[in-house]
Amino acid sequence: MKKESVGTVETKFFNIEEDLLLESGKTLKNVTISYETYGKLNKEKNNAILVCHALSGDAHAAGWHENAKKPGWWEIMIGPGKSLDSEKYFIISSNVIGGCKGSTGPSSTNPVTRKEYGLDFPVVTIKDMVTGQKKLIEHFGIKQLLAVIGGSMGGMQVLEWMVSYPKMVKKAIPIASTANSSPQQIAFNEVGRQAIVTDPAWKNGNYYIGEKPKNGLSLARMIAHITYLSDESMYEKFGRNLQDKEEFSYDFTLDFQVESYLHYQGESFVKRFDANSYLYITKAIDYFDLSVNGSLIEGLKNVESKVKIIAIDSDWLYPTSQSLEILTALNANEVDVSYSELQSSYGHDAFLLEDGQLNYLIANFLSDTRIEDIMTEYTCTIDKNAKIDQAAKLMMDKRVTHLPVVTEDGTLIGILTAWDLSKSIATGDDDLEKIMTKDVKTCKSDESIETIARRMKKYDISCLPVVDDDLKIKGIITTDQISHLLTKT
Ligand SMILES: CC(=O)SCCNC(=O)CCNC(=O)[C@H](O)C(C)(C)COP(=O)(O)OP(=O)(O)OC[C@H]1O[C@@H](n2cnc3c(N)ncnc32)[C@H](O)[C@@H]1OP(=O)(O)O
Ligand SMILES: N[C@@H](CCO)C(=O)O
Repeated sequence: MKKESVGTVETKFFNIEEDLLLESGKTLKNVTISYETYGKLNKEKNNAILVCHALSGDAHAAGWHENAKKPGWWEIMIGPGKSLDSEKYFIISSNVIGGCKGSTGPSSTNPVTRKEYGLDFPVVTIKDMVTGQKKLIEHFGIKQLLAVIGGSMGGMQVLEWMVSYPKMVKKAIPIASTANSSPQQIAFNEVGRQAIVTDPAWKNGNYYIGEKPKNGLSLARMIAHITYLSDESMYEKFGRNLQDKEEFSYDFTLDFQVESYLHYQGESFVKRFDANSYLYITKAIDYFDLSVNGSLIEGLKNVESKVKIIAIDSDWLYPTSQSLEILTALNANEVDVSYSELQSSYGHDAFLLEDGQLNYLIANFLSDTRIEDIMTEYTCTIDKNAKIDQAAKLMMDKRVTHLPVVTEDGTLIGILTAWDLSKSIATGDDDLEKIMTKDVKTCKSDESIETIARRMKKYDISCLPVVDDDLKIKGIITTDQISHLLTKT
């Protein structure tokens, strides 16, 4: 299918009426959340997907703003024919509280002083960001999100959603993230914050009139940007090549391409980001820790979502080990979880670049149909004491070729097929319990189509009763239903 863009989009604004109680115990008044949506919310309101952005992201995840030179930061993932298909889903992307791209943050106007908050803005956490997002989701009247997805700090928001609002998240996709920031991650963020607060132009956060701490913010970005790349990708991009010169200048101007690149990234970052927001957002990242009494198993015990964890093999900022720790804890809680690793040389920022692998993984996870989605719920069964002619009549009336055989309390004990009926006529045997198949192959409603198709092929059967843990019939699935699904998609 052709992959397209959602086209021209505009950022909208949602004002939270009530005061927001923050994790710190402080409250935030007049909170605004900037957001964008792509696609249409269906009438059941069950096709909504929330996209959560990383450190320097914003609500503009896809499409084009008027006269923009670049599309939204996740244009590779969102749009018709892409995994976050705006023709199937209603995709919502918002700017986090504490940010500087339309949602309330330190550069917003403090309603009390009518000046920018600066450091009067209360420290916010990932949980506070998610609390604000929940108000936006409720504003749309959405009771359960089909999925919540995000990379890096966005992945932290996904995990926070899973823990804080387990019934509101059907599927969760944390990418290149962690359940708690490591000392190394905190260390890098502190160096970045020190670059800002030691910039004389920072003026304790009161710089909104006059010169801004652009040198400090640029340096913070340069340091952080190195962690978003990999040694391999930097060799590929720059090697030891010089920038616009044939030999070393033997001074402290820029010699190497990599130096020039980092300065460029720092300078372009300053044009789009606020230094105080950088302090608040990196602080929220550092504070993030879902473990309870040091146990992540305990911290993730209420998760009800179906989870796809994605990590990046070359990511040394959020190494695969942190994703595997989440996988282990979710498995220990018997959560329906799977794990995939992007093979990429890009490093951490691969979640912004590896469109082929990401679209494949996410499209399959979102469209992954379960038995409960296609099984026939009403199933006619036959009592084990019934006569053969009753079974034959029921099959004719209901136009079925398989009859689960049950006891008085509805427990499955066998299955009677049209073939069994032919055998009973040939042998003259009319005892149902004798001619039925006793070793019944069954399945559960939350199993995947692929698993069931393999089971049916293995045993060469065309129908499986769907049962619960007590062998009570929940429905029935046939090869016809599966082949119809495959031809339909
Ligand atoms: C998910 C989130 O919330 S993140 C949200 C948004 N965040 C960002 O966009 C992060 C900032 N951007 C980036 O990290 C990167 O641009 C990515 C990951 C988005 C894209 O990576 P790439 O396509 O590989 O771009 P790359 O990192 O190489 O940067 C290319 C830029 O560097 C410039 N550049 C490359 N080499 C040099 C050099 N030697 N000297 C100066 N500039 C250079 C290019 O001209 C290009 O400029 P442009 O961005 O104005 O077009
Ligand atoms: N480079 C991205 C990801 C950081 O985790 C950003 O700036 O937000």
